[in-house]
Amino acid sequence: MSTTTTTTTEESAPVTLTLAYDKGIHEQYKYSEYLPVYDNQTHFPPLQPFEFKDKGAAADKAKPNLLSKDNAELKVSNLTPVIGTEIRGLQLSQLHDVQKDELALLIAERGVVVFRGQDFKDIGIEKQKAFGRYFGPLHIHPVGSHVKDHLELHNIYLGPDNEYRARNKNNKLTTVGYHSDVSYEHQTPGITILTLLSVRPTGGDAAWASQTAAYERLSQPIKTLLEGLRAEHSGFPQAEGGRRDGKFVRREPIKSEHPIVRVHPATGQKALFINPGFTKRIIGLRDEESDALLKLLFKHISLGQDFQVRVRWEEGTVALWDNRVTAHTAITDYNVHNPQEGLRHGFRITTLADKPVGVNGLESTW
Ligand SMILES: O=C(O)CCC(=O)C(=O)O
Ligand SMILES: [Fe+2]
Repeated sequence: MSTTTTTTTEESAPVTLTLAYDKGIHEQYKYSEYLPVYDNQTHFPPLQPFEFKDKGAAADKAKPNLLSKDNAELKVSNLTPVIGTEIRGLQLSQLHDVQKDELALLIAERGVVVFRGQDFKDIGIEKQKAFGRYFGPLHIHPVGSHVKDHLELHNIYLGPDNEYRARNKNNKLTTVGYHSDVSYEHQTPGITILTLLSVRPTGGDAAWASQTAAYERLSQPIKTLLEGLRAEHSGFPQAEGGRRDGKFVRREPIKSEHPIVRVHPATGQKALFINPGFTKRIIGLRDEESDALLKLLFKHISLGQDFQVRVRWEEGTVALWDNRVTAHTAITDYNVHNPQEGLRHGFRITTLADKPVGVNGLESTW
């Protein structure tokens, strides 16, 4: 069931919102103000270029402020040798700027950093947005549901009343779909912050793959070939899928041609920057060549358990990852038709970063 309501924002006339959930199911829910709605009216112009300075670029590699020896509560553990760090005993909400800079570098180095026991979900929407904005301008998703009056908070929710995302995968053998968030943008996301407000007793983990390690494993001839190439990333299928499902597309889809090997501005590390979610073809190759090479690389990324990490959500978990050096996937191994088993709901804040730069300064085009 969906109902509609109206709201007034400072700049605009009342807009129609479609509630994407059944009020009856979630009436008692503590985070009901975060439940998904669709603004069916506000249309955004294309994103404009902006100067980006990576917060991690000037940070101290030893991270003496973030990982201070004076913090007796602090527990830092590597989830795998290659990717993923878990931190307990430190509140994201309390970090000062120098600590945030070191965190940006840590996320770039480790791909994903998982903070446990966080009060972040309870600090209020304005502070949550301000935290994200420290790292870069906040992305507004062109299609997805969001939090009422806050389009920058992309909703993470698959329920009986918001099934269109799950339905896209209905005819697939698996729900696993590695991607880098909205990689079709001209200046693609850097850090994404995913906060779950309600977690299930089991099910709904997420996984990340290190694109730095995925690149590193390739043979030198393939590395050299890929370093000279760009690939097309497209937002069109996502927008068309949304329209097909009756969703409002709030910004017209675009494509970008990004270097296949991307150099991270803070670490200088090379990473594969293609993903099965949004990358469509390799520029300059024949169709069969492009298909074969992308198939090889997508298989490599998706099957490389030895450079992946799977994270179980706990009450109070916040995960932060760098989309420039990782691909990630939700793992929808639960029955989205039965919220009685437990609600999985949260929000994503996505910060935009640099226009990708490849090896020898290879630039993105569009
Ligand atoms: O729900 C999840 O675990 C991840 C969903 C996702 O891909 C995202 O938030 O970017
Ligand atoms: Fe994602």
